[in-house]
Amino acid sequence: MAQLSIVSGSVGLITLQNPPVNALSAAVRQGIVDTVEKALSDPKVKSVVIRGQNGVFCGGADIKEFGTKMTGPHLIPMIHAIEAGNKPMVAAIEGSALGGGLELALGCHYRVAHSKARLGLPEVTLGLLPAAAGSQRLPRLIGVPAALNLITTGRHVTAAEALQLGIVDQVTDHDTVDTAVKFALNVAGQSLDARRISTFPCPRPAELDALFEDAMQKVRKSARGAIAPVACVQAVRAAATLPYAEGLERERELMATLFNSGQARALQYCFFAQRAVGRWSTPSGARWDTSKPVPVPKAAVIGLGTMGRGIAVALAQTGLSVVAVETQEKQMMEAKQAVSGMLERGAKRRGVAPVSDKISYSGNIRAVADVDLVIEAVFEDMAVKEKLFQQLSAICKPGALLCTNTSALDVDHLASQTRNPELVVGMHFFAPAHVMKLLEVVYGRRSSTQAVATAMQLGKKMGKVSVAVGNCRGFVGNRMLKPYIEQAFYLLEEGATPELVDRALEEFGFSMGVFRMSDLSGLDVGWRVRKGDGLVEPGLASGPSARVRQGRRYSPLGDLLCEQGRFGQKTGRGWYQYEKPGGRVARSDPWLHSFLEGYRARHGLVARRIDHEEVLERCLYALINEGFHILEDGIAAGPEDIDVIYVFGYGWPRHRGGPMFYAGMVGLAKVLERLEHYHQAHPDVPHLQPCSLLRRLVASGSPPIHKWREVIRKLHSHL
Ligand SMILES: CCCCCCCC(=O)CC(=O)SCCNC(=O)CCNC(=O)[C@H](O)C(C)(C)COP(=O)(O)OP(=O)(O)OC[C@H]1O[C@@H](n2cnc3c(N)ncnc32)[C@H](O)[C@@H]1OP(=O)(O)O
Ligand SMILES: NC(=O)C1=CN([C@@H]2O[C@H](COP(=O)(O)OP(=O)(O)OC[C@H]3O[C@@H](n4cnc5c(N)ncnc54)[C@H](O)[C@@H]3O)[C@@H](O)[C@H]2O)C=CC1
Repeated sequence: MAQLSIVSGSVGLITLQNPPVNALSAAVRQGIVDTVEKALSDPKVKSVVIRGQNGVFCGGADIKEFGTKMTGPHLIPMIHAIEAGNKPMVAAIEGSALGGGLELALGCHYRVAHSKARLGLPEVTLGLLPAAAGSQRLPRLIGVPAALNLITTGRHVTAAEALQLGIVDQVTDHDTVDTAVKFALNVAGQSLDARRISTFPCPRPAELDALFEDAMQKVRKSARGAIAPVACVQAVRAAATLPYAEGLERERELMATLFNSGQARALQYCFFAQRAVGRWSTPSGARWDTSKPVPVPKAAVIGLGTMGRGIAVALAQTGLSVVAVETQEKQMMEAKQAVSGMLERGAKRRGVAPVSDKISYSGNIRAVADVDLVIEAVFEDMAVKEKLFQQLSAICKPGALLCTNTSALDVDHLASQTRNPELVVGMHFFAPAHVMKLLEVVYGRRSSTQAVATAMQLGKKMGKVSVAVGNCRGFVGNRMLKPYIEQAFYLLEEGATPELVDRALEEFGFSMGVFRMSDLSGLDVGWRVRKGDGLVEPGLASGPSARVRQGRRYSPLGDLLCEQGRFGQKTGRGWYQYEKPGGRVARSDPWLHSFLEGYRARHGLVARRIDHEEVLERCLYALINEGFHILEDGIAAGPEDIDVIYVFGYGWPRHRGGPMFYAGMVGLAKVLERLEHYHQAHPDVPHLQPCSLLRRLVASGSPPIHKWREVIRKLHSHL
């Protein structure tokens, strides 16, 4: 899996061969060991170039091997043999040099990169650290602060930045291998004493302790409980304070802890899950590899409120011509200003010119007549949307796709308002739509293969992680959110405070607890939905019936807050208080605490002590249980789809893999047992009744997550 040829008379050209990214599998490592040995012992070879096949240098260690019994040569001695060799070794970097790939290049004496190449040590994003001496060589090459930044964030740098940092010696716009071969010819025979990075002293910045303390504080704050960033800081500290060999030993120890951790497994699962959702299929037989999307050069967005503005920006930044329609004059004015601000800031961040000319505004729906695809983001009101779909069906050109950004409404019903229901799909973005990476593409009963494929392709072009899901109330993400929020309300009734619940969830790793999140998105949103569902009954002051609706336990707490005008951040009061309407810093609100006490007293509820464990079990297991129902109903194709939705759309901590992966880590039998326990204690809460798929999985011996689909398939074939 690595080949040696001789070019230009005296240059040994080693080519890594493991498509698509030349990952360092056991066979590739063996190939490198063999070809390096051959090149070093061949008198004809005076210098060596290492490159990767098909325009990619190397995507790093083969992540698929991590879960298996690893065989073959180890990376560290392999890279040391390259560095210690007495012939100049030049890495010719095209495409990517990531992780072990960059560590291999750092073992070479010189690095030549193509201008479009990307380099980085992304191990931290997989729950690891650069343990093939990357954490020890990089600080020696580029200094401690720059190495800390790269290693703790895992960010990829461009060739230009790599040159500026001193990671590469030359950048070319021409053929990288030709350039590297010329480079190798030039340096043949020169002394390599000053080129072996492991022999460099590590530059010791002044205020070393303060620098590392600061770095540690920063990563602890942003890591939300992830252990790899902390280990990365410790490894770089070893580089700065210990001789190379001892630093390497420290790197090995830290890696050993990380390598077998649940977090590393979770993060590596996320890496593959993110790619797996791209290979979507629907029950109607549509598939990612057989369905042909149609091109979408021009799109329209209807309704320029919170969501429409972000969607218009995201489409324009993707290069589409956008027609933006809004009927309220005041909203239109505000939207134009907000959109141009977003475009300017985005352009500044990306170092390109703003694309304001891509968007044309109109107050008239007829302006969408010639677009290829429409995304409506008008009020979440079925009557308003029904009317709009009837209009669109009459106005749009034949074949135009009609998409809805509804958070929960029935896509099939909207499709039934049109002449061509096969052209209707859901494109459910997340706020703010130009930033959030998730897109749920909702296929209806009659959505055509082409319509689903086109929405998925457009999402990908927009840089979104697109997940195809079936049509049901709330689709995947919001459907699972309901029991989660419901449990949080019940916990307040039983004695918890918003602070306690949020602290438990934030310590678990969520970026925001459920109450802070509700305050941010607005309590009135859920209130309106509950009103629409006939659940809100103002005036029911006390007694057990006040907390029962439609035969189930119901908590009117959220409704009571809304009746007081407490809509969250926007009104300066919600589950917390804010310094002013629109303020962002949540502070405990004594009013809320006495309101809760009064509420409990009125309803005869006795507050009890609730600990973090109960908060996590009640909120998370109820959410996970709904995830099993979603799998059972065939709304999500597999657990990976659900996990990707939660990691990218709902702030689920990536190092815990997503809710379904987490259930597997906790143990399905334990999740089942706890749900049974809580359901017994709260028989009037149907969401706590364990799903039959969960029971089935436990009965089948709790198979690993990649085997769940087999159990689900069997279940569906029996139906
Ligand atoms: C005690 C033990 C000691 C062990 C010491 C190990 C020390 C180490 O140093 C550890 C490491 O290297 S960890 C690996 C670090 N590398 C990375 O994180 C890069 C991951 N890959 C990428 O970012 C993109 O694929 C990339 C930018 C490269 C390409 O992006 P594209 O968008 O072009 O393509 P993708 O769709 O992402 O990928 C194409 C197919 O390749 C698979 N793949 C990518 N990188 C892989 C990798 N490193 N290992 C295994 N498979 C990998 C990817 O899954 C996809 O496969 P399919 O979905 O089946 O097509
Ligand atoms: N706000 C959020 O976080 C999310 C909302 N959604 C969904 O996106 C949709 C829009 O939500 P928001 O942007 O929050 O609402 P919003 O209330 O901020 O904006 C709706 C806009 O649509 C305009 N509008 C109403 N009827 C119209 C019509 N017939 N033609 C043109 N414009 C019309 C209104 O004037 C308003 O500017 C809803 O379906 C909502 O459920 C989806 C994901 C997240």
